[in-house]
Amino acid sequence: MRGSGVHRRGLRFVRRRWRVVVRLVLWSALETAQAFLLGYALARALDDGFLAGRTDVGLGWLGAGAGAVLVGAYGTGRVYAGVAGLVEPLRDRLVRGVVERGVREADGGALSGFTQQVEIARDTFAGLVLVSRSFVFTAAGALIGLFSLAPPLLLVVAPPLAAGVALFAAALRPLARRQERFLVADEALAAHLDTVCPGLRDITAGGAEERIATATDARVDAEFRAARSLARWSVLRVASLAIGGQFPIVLLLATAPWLLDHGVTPGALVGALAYVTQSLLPALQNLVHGLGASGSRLAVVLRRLAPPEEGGETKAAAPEVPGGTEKAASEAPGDTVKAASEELGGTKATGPEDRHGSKATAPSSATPDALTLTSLTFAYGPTSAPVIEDLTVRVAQGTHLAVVGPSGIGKSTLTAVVAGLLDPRHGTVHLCGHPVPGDTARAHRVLIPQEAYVFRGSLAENVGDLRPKPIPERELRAAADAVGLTALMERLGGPEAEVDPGALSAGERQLIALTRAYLSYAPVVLLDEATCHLDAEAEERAERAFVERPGTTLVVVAHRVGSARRADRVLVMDGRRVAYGHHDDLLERSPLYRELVLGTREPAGQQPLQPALPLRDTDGVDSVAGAGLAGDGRHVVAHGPVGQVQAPGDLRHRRTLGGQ
Ligand SMILES: Nc1ncnc2c1ncn2[C@@H]1O[C@H](COP(=O)(O)OP(=O)(O)OP(=O)(O)O)[C@@H](O)[C@H]1O
Repeated sequence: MRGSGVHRRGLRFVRRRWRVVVRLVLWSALETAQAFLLGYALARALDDGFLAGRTDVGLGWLGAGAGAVLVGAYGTGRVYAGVAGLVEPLRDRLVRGVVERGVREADGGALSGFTQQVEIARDTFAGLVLVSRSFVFTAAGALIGLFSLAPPLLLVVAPPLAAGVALFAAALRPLARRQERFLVADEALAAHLDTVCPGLRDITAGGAEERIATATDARVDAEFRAARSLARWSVLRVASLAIGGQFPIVLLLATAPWLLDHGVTPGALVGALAYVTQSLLPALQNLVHGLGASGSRLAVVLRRLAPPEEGGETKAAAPEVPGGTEKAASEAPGDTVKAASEELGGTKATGPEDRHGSKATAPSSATPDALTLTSLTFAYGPTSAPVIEDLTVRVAQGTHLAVVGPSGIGKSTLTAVVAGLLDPRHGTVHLCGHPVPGDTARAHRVLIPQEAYVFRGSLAENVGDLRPKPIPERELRAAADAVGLTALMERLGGPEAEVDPGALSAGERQLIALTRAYLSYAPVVLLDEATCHLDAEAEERAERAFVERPGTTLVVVAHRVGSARRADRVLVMDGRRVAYGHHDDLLERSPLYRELVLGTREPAGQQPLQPALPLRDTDGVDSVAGAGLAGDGRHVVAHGPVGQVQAPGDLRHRRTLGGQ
């Protein structure tokens, strides 16, 4: 449908310029004369001149052939001028359309991209006009020449030539479709890599490697399949060239005795070979390569540039991405930037501007929980042991939750699953009642990883990165005050100061990322050791800012004991077991938590602890965290106190690894 729209417009365009077309035809006729004389003069030079012992006549015919080349070259020069008369109006027309569209959509980036495509369209169109015109007129000259030399020559050359051209014509459409698919897949991959490559560090920091790798794989696969399919069909192009251009040479040589017996002179035979090798073969070669590659490129570009016609679309076909799920579709080229930016640390939610103005009301039964994990099991590979197994938990809105546990136990994994960056093997995750993964859930959370994402640009741009519009200065300064960014902001020269990420300390970068999260509209804030480079006081201030931020549920992968002590609830991850409750409550009933906080683990008789990262207390004294199996193999059932968050049994860990 879209293709026929472009064709219709193309025909209209050419019809309106019929005078230019007639001029082109007239100048191209000189090329026909040149093609005709090339073989004819050679044949006459041999038959009437050199073979008849009349060298002067032979030289005379050769001179005539050379003269024809000069005349033909002049004609070709005029043809180029004529082609400009056809191509430049096309370019002007496309540029007009593109500028109107750019102004209408106020999109400078799109405008420069489209202008570049206009230049491609113009060059490709010029090339197409030249090669297809050249083939028609050269073939006409050569065929007339063959007929005038001796009609049997036409019998030998014309059928394979016609068969080759017919094969090419039949393959043209499928070939163009495959070429187009390949181009689109190639561009999709390039656009994807263009977004992903500059953000590799942040992808790693955000724990999104697997997701990005899967998306990249899909695009590489799509391009590979498109290239393979194109290569298969390209064989037909080569075959048409062999049949139409090279086979006639073999036929002329093989049938030479028969031709000579049927009145064809040696000169005519040489002339026929000259027609085929010097005119027909090169013209066919140009046509096959020119139309095959440039034709489909032109079709793609014109389709993108053309304004919609009768509600028709103007976008090129989307590349095939394996496993065409909804998710894959949302990761199509146009979505790449958005998806990547969200994976790198947050969400551009589009909530009401005055979101911070309304204090959250106490949760009621009608208010969905901020976070609900139901029988959640996650493993990194299909055969790997689960990192999280059968975890069920509900966290009410407005809760400050600290997640603690030894290094490598799965805290970051849990936040990544909650953020929708990793897909669970079993079970479900809901954020504010919305299923994860999903666009709505994504709009409800912001995840700040340990390695803060800061880019070159103004401080205001950096902290406002998750907001759809620039942030009023008063609001920005208030956020900076709350999180503890003010001193850095003043030192840098205010909100409009340029930020050089390399010149900032890791802690300073974290302050910027934290302020960005604070200013986002996301009600659920996930801090995965996002304050680890701050001192205890700065960490406390930043956490307090989120706790006091209206309507916020804060989930902190705790780096220090103080962080857990301040939280409403603590989730202790301990491999096969989890514990959940208040700090004081857990000190009594969770040996691991006691060890994490106090450095002692009771009762005796447990298996040796595995080494783990220190969990520092607020006073800077390190206590060693460890993970081990309880000697009795019991699993912990959390008894969260009633209130905002939990009732007994809200958090359950029903099965244990290894069936204990
Ligand atoms: N991309 C991955 N592929 C395979 N295994 C992974 C991957 N990322 C993490 N793991 C493994 O999953 C387990 C949990 O890792 P995770 O990073 O979630 O732990 P953590 O508790 O956050 O650790 P830390 O406190 O050191 O950051 C570890 O055994 C880790 O080796």
